[in-house]
Amino acid sequence: MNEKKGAILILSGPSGCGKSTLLKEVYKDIADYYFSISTTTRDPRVGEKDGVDYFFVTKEEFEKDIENGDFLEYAKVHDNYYGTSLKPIKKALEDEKLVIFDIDVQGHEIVRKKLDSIVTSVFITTPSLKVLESRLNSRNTDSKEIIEKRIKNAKGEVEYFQNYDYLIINDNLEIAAKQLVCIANIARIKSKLFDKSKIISTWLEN
Ligand SMILES: Nc1ncnc2c1ncn2[C@@H]1O[C@H](COP(=O)(O)OP(=O)(O)OP(=O)(O)O)[C@@H](O)[C@H]1O
Ligand SMILES: Nc1nc2c(ncn2[C@@H]2O[C@H](COP(=O)(O)O)[C@@H](O)[C@H]2O)c(=O)[nH]1
Repeated sequence: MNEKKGAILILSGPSGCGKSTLLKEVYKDIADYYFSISTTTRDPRVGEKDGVDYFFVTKEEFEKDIENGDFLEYAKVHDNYYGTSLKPIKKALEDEKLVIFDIDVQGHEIVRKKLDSIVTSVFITTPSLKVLESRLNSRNTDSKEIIEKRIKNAKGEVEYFQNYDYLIINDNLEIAAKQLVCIANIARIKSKLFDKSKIISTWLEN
């Protein structure tokens, strides 16, 4: 993959910390991005759409994709497979997009190793484990057993925050969203992904 084009922004954090909520909040303030839609073997939640939230596949289909070398990265998370298909990411990077990933700590390590020079990463968490628990419960999308598993896994996942470039404590959504927009801008600047002539002409005109 050509490392010179495009930029990557990776968001990770325990289930229920608010990654999807934050992303929905900031899309309007981020230019020219491409959100990486992952493939997963987990069952869709109520309201989730195939090809929008995830590509939902069977375990057999996922394992075939692994064999074919279709993934940039993949991992087993909370007992299901999740992976990022290589092809759309390659295209988005060639188109000089800011490619946004919502992936777990294992995926972050793999992408970091493969594409370090264009990666900016942010770990997102809640102010406490209790808040995480309460968000997972009030989201009302998962069974008691699944929530328990995710809380158990969260305790291990938070240990990885030091491997990330930035940390956002998602307490007040508005403040956390502003922090994420700043980090997205930094990701662009780091990879020189901005339209220099447009920035200068806007500056001159205003
Ligand atoms: N700052 C916040 N204050 C209060 N509630 C929040 C905040 N951010 C997110 N939430 C709520 O917390 C719940 C979990 O958020 P969300 O689904 O975005 O988490 P996630 O990190 O994407 O989880 P997963 O990894 O399981 O997909 C949702 O019900 C959401 O509305
Ligand atoms: N390594 C990867 N992790 C991924 C990918 N897509 C999502 N995820 C992570 O999985 C968990 C659980 O997600 P959920 O939607 O079931 O709640 C979460 O931490 C995501 O960040 C991927 O392609 N690769």
